[in-house]
Amino acid sequence: MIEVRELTKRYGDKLAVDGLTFTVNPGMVTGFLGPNGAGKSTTMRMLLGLDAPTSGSALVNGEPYRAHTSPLREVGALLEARSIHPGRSAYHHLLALARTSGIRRSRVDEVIEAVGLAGVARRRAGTFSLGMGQRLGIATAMLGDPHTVILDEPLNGLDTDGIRWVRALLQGLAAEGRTVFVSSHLMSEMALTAQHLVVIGRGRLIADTSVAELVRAGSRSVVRVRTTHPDALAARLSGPDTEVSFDRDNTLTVSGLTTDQIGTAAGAAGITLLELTAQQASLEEVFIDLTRDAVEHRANTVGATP
Ligand SMILES: Nc1ncnc2c1ncn2[C@@H]1O[C@H](COP(=O)(O)OP(=O)(O)OP(=O)(O)O)[C@@H](O)[C@H]1O
Repeated sequence: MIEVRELTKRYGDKLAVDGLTFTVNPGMVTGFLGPNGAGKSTTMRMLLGLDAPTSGSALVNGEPYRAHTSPLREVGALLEARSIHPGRSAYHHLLALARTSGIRRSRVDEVIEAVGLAGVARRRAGTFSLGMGQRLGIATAMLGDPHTVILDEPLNGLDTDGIRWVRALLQGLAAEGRTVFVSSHLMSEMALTAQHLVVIGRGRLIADTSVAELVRAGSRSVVRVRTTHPDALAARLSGPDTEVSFDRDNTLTVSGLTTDQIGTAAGAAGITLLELTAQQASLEEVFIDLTRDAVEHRANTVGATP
């Protein structure tokens, strides 16, 4: 379990993490989402004892990371900036870590096999592609067979097969009862991998919710209507809670009314409908809506409101 309480990190004038409080439970994959610069990596670094909080606490399995006597067995981590010696082979990198942490040698072969690097394990890590490097990072995280896994952007640089493989791996680890906390800036990727989401923006908590609930709460339904008489239909549909916009090809986008209401209104006015489609906002749109005010650098937006 991961418990973050009022966690704050300030770098000079910059408040990178601002009073974050959330809990990550075992037995499911929890996605950690936010636009670039939201504070995800900083939060993860504090969880792993690589950065000290300005205030607040970040506990893993009840203790700060550094208080654990064998941290590799407690928490496995993959951080974006890898610290693998480029001249060292994957095998020797893992072996050195295993030795210093009292992990049996045979575990090194097990994790190499598990991440699909058996064929290249003796090659220098410096020659690895981004995807191979990610796999080595995941092998490193799994080395101590930890209760909790913290991965920063593990899907970066992976091809479709690699992404599917990481998803299955994370879901498998969660099904074994482990705590799995994974960051990403892509909602669509996370929605397929995680059951729960913690969303942050500008260092602050925006949502702490199940994927299903987020979709339900955030989705605004709009109806696309194509008709022979868009102006006449728009006039018929206008009302205090209705918004109608004109698109190309005699198409209207209507919010605030159901397909039944629109069809009935058109029928009563003798207006022919050529298409009537209810549309749900995609998860990506929900995410963009949620974090709209929290994006640091958005094109065309100077000084987004905090
Ligand atoms: N060592 C540092 N010194 C000063 N500012 C920092 C430092 N580390 C991070 N920041 C700033 O803190 C904010 C949060 O950065 P962080 O890397 O945690 O975000 P992130 O959500 O992981 O973003 P990304 O998806 O781009 O990796 C950013 O504005 C970043 O510039």
